[in-house]
Amino acid sequence: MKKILLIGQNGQVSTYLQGVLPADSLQVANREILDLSKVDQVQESLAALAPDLIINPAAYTAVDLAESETELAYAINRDAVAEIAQYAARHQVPLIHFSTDYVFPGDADKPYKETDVPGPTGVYGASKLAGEKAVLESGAPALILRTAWVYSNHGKNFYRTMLSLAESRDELSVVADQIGAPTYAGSIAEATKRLVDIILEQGGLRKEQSGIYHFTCAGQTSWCEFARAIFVENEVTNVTVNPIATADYPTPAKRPAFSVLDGNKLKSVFGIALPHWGTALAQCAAESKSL
Ligand SMILES: NC(=O)C1=CN([C@@H]2O[C@H](COP(=O)(O)OP(=O)(O)OC[C@H]3O[C@@H](n4cnc5c(N)ncnc54)[C@H](OP(=O)(O)O)[C@@H]3O)[C@@H](O)[C@H]2O)C=CC1
Ligand SMILES: Cc1cn([C@H]2C[C@H](O)[C@@H](COP(=O)(O)OP(=O)(O)O[C@H]3O[C@@H](C)C(=O)[C@@H](O)[C@H]3O)O2)c(=O)[nH]c1=O
Ligand SMILES: [Mg+2]
Repeated sequence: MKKILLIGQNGQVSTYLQGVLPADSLQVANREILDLSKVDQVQESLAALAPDLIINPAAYTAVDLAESETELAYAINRDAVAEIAQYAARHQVPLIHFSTDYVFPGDADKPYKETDVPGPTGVYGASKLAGEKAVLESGAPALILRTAWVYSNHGKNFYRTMLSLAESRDELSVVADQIGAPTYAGSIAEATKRLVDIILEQGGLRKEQSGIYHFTCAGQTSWCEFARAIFVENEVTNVTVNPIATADYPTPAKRPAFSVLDGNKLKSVFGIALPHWGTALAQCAAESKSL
């Protein structure tokens, strides 16, 4: 039986992965078992766990706070990732690592490909890009899955923020000039499970398969239109969503204006495509009714 190590217990992607991966081969490392802010202890913890496959959806994800907690963001998103990747390289253990659309500057007018040059607008994106670089430089057999705008019925995310604001407000203002692809954590988990199955069937990851993959739901929208769609799917009718410009919603971190990712590489190498964001949103809303 192959041991799959999943890093982080309560994160959105981790929660949904725990729902689809085989429980008998899964080891979930919470912060007590593996604290990524304690970078010098990562190797030792991994050696004790002795995994056959590592999945790392753990990260410092507070985009605005990262502008002031810069050191912690880099420790978790770059330095700890470098340690994990070096372990994976030394032991030739396949690594599935997650990254973000926020590695891109956002000045494109067509979906970004894996070969496009990144250029983050804030500390979070810069720290995640540094993590990607550490994985690539380690030489580990690794998939770096760049996802975006992740939401679900668990944890902290835009979907839940909108539904909770709707309980106390009849009007919301949401930016309409940032374009991306909302991605349901359940869709990420299903596609990741298929990659895990392929890796286990193959007995590892081939060198030519290693690298960066864009990994979001299909289609594109703005945060404003996404908010409206969330309310439609959840039959919330008491709220008006007003479109505003980014300049009218000041935040510590600058976000990319356009961060749609082209998913063709994932399709051509692995035959996998995530659903359209609207289809996935309906699944998420259906799930919340059954919770
Ligand atoms: N959320 C989003 O919108 C997006 C996320 N991504 C990327 O996708 C991946 C998954 O994101 P998501 O599931 O939303 O993340 P969440 O913010 O939901 O969860 C973060 C996870 O990281 C863990 N973590 C944070 N700090 C530490 C630490 N010091 N030691 C150990 N674990 C730690 C948390 O631990 P605990 O369980 O203890 O809370 C939690 O499991 C990340 O790599 C993220 O950068 C990419 C694009 C969009
Ligand atoms: C709550 C709220 C947000 N906004 C804006 C702020 C921001 O530009 C946009 C989204 O806000 P959030 O803070 O939820 O999103 P943000 O934290 O920027 O989400 C990002 O998280 C990281 C981890 C990623 O990797 C990215 O892909 C992306 O998902 O909506 C409004 O305009 N009105 C509102 O009422
Ligand atoms: Mg946020």
